[in-house]
Amino acid sequence: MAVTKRTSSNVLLDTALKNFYSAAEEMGLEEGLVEILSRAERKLCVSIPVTMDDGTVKVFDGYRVQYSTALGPAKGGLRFHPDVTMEECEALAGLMAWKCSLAGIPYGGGKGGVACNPLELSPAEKERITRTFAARIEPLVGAWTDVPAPDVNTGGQEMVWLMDTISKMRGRLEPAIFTGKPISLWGSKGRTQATGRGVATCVRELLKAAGKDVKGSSAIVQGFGNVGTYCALTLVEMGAKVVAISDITGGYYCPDGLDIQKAFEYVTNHPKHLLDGYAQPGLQKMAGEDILYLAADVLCPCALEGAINGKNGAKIQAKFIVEGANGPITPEGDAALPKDILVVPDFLANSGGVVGSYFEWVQDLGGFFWSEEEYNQKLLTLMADNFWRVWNYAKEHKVTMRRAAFLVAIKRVADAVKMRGVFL
Ligand SMILES: NC(=O)C1=CN([C@@H]2O[C@H](COP(=O)(O)OP(=O)(O)OC[C@H]3O[C@@H](n4cnc5c(N)ncnc54)[C@H](OP(=O)(O)O)[C@@H]3O)[C@@H](O)[C@H]2O)C=CC1
Ligand SMILES: O=C(O)CCC(=O)C(=O)O
Repeated sequence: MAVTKRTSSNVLLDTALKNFYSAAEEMGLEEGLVEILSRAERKLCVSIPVTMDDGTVKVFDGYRVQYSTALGPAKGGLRFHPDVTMEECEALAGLMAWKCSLAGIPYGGGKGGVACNPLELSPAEKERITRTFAARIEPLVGAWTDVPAPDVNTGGQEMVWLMDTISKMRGRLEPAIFTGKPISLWGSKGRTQATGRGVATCVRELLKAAGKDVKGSSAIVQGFGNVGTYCALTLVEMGAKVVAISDITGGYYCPDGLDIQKAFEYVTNHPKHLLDGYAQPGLQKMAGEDILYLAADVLCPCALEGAINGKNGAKIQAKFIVEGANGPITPEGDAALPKDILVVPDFLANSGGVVGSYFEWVQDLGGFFWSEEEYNQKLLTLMADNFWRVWNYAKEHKVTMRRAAFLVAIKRVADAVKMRGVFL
């Protein structure tokens, strides 16, 4: 009996399914396992009624998807964005399952979010949305069941509101349910920077693998939020020149290298954390998308999914792409890229975030906290080791790094399902 393949009108979910089925076919995965692993274990849709500052009531849609818990508690971020849908959460939750598996950490995959536009919300409205969302997903979350974290437009403050709401509902402090918390409230030194540092580590190792040095190389970083800023700052620390950055306000290009520390301070102090109005000598302002087509050694798309697609893939000039965002290249984009471009896939390149979250969870469960040096040393060693594991597998099996990462990741989850038995 042949597997009936699922498809979706949501591009991200359809891509995730296609990637999964094609890797599963190549590795000869049993049909039953293909059926199990092509579906999320649990999907929760909630409505979030909120009194806005003007006294009106608005109802927002929220989601949490647990794609797999075969290897451990579901793990993955919560996104606040107008485009959040159940399908997007399912795709990203699946990606988390493969990411955690590939990283070798004891987690399954989850993802969630609220369809809202944070740029249009006051802090008080954001707090009410977050707390009501927490109350509505309360039956799912727990240190040993499902551990959410920050994603697009969420960070330490949202994690504290979530933790506080669940703790009050349960009548005890529950710090290990959410990661990405501030250091003062059971967070970990290093977690905020972890994803970007991990992306930059992959850039360094990739250049090494190609016989080049990160020192003196040039990079483009799309997206100047959590992942993009710390990726750019770390690349500069490593001696690279970041020639272009962008956010929703546009692209900022300086062929001699941007002052990333200055740009970082600028967005930190900007009321909406935007680059809008940023200036430095030699800076050229351009459309945000246009920075993708500049010449540089490495391009790090660290914004949102689908940035590189069938329409613009052929225009990329960088020699290497390291995917900081989740799903920044569509399959059509992959096919349109000039043939000699090497790509480090998202669920390897940005796994520093969830590995960093794992370290925070371990510290919360133990109630004993590490120094930043210890955290970074463990994180960056693991990132470099994982990079080389996938690089070597890809060379040995003559496949792309994306395919290699899928093959390794799916096998670990499939083995866990087989050993635990299918009737979980
Ligand atoms: N945070 C984490 O630990 C992890 C995040 N990721 C992934 O990384 C990506 C970024 O997440 P994160 O940094 O946390 O999110 P943030 O919300 O902190 O930042 C997103 C950034 O992307 C920018 N952006 C959005 N749309 C565009 C666009 N069209 N062109 C250029 N820039 C754009 C935003 O601009 P603006 O600020 O102007 O809106 C912002 O600078 C997402 O795909 C996320 O899933 C993956 C692993 C872990
Ligand atoms: O830190 C985490 O738990 C997950 C981060 C995340 O959502 C991601 O890696 O995409």
